[in-house]
Amino acid sequence: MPVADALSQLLDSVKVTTATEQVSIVDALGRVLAEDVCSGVDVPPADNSAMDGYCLRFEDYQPGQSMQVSQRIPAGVAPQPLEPGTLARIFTGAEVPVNADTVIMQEDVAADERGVVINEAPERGQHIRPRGQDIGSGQTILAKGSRIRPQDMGLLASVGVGEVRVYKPLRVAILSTGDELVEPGTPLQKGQIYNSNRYTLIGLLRGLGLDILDLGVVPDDIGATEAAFIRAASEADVVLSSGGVSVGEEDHIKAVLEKLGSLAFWRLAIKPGKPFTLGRIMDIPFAGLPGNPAAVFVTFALLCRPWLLKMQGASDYMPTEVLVPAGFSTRKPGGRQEYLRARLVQSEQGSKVEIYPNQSSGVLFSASWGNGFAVVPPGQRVSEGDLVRFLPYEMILN
Ligand SMILES: Nc1nc2c(c(=O)[nH]1)N[C@H]1C(S)=C(S)[C@@H](COP(=O)(O)OP(=O)(O)OC[C@H]3O[C@@H](n4cnc5c(N)ncnc54)[C@H](O)[C@@H]3O)O[C@H]1N2
Ligand code: MOO
Repeated sequence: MPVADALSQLLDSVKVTTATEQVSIVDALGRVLAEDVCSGVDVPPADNSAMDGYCLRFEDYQPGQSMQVSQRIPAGVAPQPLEPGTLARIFTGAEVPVNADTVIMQEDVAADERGVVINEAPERGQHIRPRGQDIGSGQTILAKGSRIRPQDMGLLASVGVGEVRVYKPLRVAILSTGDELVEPGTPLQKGQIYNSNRYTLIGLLRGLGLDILDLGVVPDDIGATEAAFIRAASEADVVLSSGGVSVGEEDHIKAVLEKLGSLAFWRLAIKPGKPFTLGRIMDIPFAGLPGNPAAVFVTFALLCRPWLLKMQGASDYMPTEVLVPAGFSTRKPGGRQEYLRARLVQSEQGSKVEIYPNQSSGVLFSASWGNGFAVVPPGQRVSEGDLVRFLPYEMILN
């Protein structure tokens, strides 16, 4: 199955979460809005000065004529209406008084014995930030489904909103299958390797702001897999596993899935990650990621991330690629869409994409070395200088 078809099937299968909660904007980073947020105020709430200087009514300006300063308006003070024919001393952010419509920078005036002389002819309305120029009252500032970013936290605060309604984070169960796995911090016995997928998945899920139910390592045993699946599906909203989805006798995921739920698809034209498996355990959505560490990283980023974000209520979950000249060539076209671990580098001649020399799906270092994926569609070859699709990690790690 082509990657695009798998992705549509994954996304079509999604039932968006409904549970919501009210959180302070301080805790809203990365959360998905469960309703539109409208502003109840104008920002700024009144015309204010963009400069430190003097304000006046434009008609009162006479070249070379000295004007009296009738009031002083610092930011935070409610001004009096401006006396006709006079200036008011005003500071950046201070409210422009009634009758004034123009601000002069203090650099453009000189003091004399009677007051202040304007040396530069002003334009009507200059250096005034009009009421509502940023946001108007009633305007939707953030739509339902937005994932809140730092600037959105500031934007919410700017209209006086201190709390927002967001979806409760999905609880995602993760399990690592494999008798060979041991945890970092313990010495390795013969035949063992360290469990890395567990930590890659924890990091990826945290990046998306999801809750994790970490069920640790499940031995390559059908009974143990079944028990772990039952617990995962009873306690979580989604279940992810790594390993055990290939064709060996020790790969039990598919059999248990078919017993406890259903298999939607298995085997995609993606490299790495061919045996990626989608299904349901007791009606809970399940994705079985292949055991190879680079395949976990790629299939999570490309398939699980949009799937989980859509489930979480987010409206923008598809990453954007860029086209960049290749600084590498590939030998023969493949039958699967390939996600080469790559990095975008800047040189005198412009930017280009390099790839890590060993693209084996067991080489996790390739993912840490780089800063994105170079995407090569099935049946295509890349020659140095060709434009290739590049997917920066920034697009997929949160
Ligand atoms: N005869 C065939 N063999 C394989 C095929 C195939 O089509 N025919 N596909 C290969 C591909 S492609 C992949 S990908 C792997 C996927 O296999 P599994 O998902 O069943 O994964 P495992 O066999 O359990 O493990 C694969 C590999 O990854 C290591 N691993 C597993 N879990 C972890 C972990 N948590 N941390 C670190 N490393 C892990 C494991 O030791 C194996 O080396 O199947 C190919 N075989
Ligand atoms: O497709 Mo597998 O994921 O080569 O390693």
